[in-house]
Amino acid sequence: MIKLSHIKKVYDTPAGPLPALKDVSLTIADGEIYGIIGLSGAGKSTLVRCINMLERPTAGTVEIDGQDLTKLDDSQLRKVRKNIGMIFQQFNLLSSATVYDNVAFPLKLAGIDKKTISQKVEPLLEMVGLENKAGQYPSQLSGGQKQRVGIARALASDPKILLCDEATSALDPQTTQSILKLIKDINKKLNITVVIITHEMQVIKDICDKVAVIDHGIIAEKGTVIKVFTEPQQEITHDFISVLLSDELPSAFRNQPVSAVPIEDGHLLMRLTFIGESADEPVIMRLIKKYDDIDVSILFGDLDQIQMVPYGRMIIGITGDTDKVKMAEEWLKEQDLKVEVIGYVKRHDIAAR
Ligand SMILES: Nc1ncnc2c1ncn2[C@@H]1O[C@H](COP(=O)(O)OP(=O)(O)OP(=O)(O)O)[C@@H](O)[C@H]1O
Repeated sequence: MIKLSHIKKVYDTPAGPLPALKDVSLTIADGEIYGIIGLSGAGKSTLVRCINMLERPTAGTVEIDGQDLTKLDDSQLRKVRKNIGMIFQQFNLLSSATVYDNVAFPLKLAGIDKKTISQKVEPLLEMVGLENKAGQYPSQLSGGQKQRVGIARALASDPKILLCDEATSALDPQTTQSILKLIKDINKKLNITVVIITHEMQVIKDICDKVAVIDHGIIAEKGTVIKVFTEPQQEITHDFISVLLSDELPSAFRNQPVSAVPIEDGHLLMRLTFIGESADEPVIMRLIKKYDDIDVSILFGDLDQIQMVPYGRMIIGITGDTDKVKMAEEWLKEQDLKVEVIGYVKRHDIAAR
């Protein structure tokens, strides 16, 4: 388990002290894939570098399996760091060394003999799908292949923890997917705890179990990905999520005044979110059957999955007798789904008359 308690990190800069982390506490369980998301400058890199003590926190403790790393001297830290692999956005490979030698590098440094090194490196290259590239140099590889070398090198010392510092930020979306899949496979196969820092919610959504949102050096929000995704509490979390979710009103209603009370020819617009089992429930069908004198239009619909949990979103518009529309709204709120009332809005074409 990784336990960060009340971490502070203040950098000394020519302009004066710069507090990059202000009282950050985080617990990451063994085998978890934990995402840390934040804007540029929020403190993500500083935080992840505090986990392996590449940055020493100004205050607070960093415990790994109960051992407080802030109490260790440099030689003790070197030993502990063997349990923590790290991969980087820019891969950090040795350009003059082959793929094989890059992966073997930490083992050579540790004084391990050639035969043992080859027994270790060959299966690792196979695991990352580079068994045919052992003799090539980094300049001959694609970005995704370079990151595969980085991953194999990070795994060479059998770490229990893998830290990923914007590991996919330099890659195209398709390559990102394949690297994330590799990281997930490694997490499952080797039961390695993975900490991923990113500024992309898609990365969090694709592979993380839990997420912490970091903002100006503090944890703004944290929890399971499904919970944070479906019930974001902070504006910044909303912003990250909205990049992925089309949250705009359908064009027929966009930029129209929204009324909290019924208006003539107004549609009651609602955002519905279905999570888990309820995503398969024909709630709209039941609504239409129950209130057959209202009109329900589905203006937007999307079905997705987060961590294998079905997750559906819909925007509907209801028109009809004011009381009946109100009753339908109340009925929907009693169902097993999240209902967000947008308000009463006229379609453009009706409003223009
Ligand atoms: N070595 C350093 N010396 C001085 N200030 C630093 C140092 N490293 C980071 N900072 C400052 O600390 C703050 C947090 O930086 P950090 O790199 O941790 O953020 P980040 O969220 O990883 O951002 P990015 O995504 O841009 O890398 C920033 O204001 C940054 O300028």
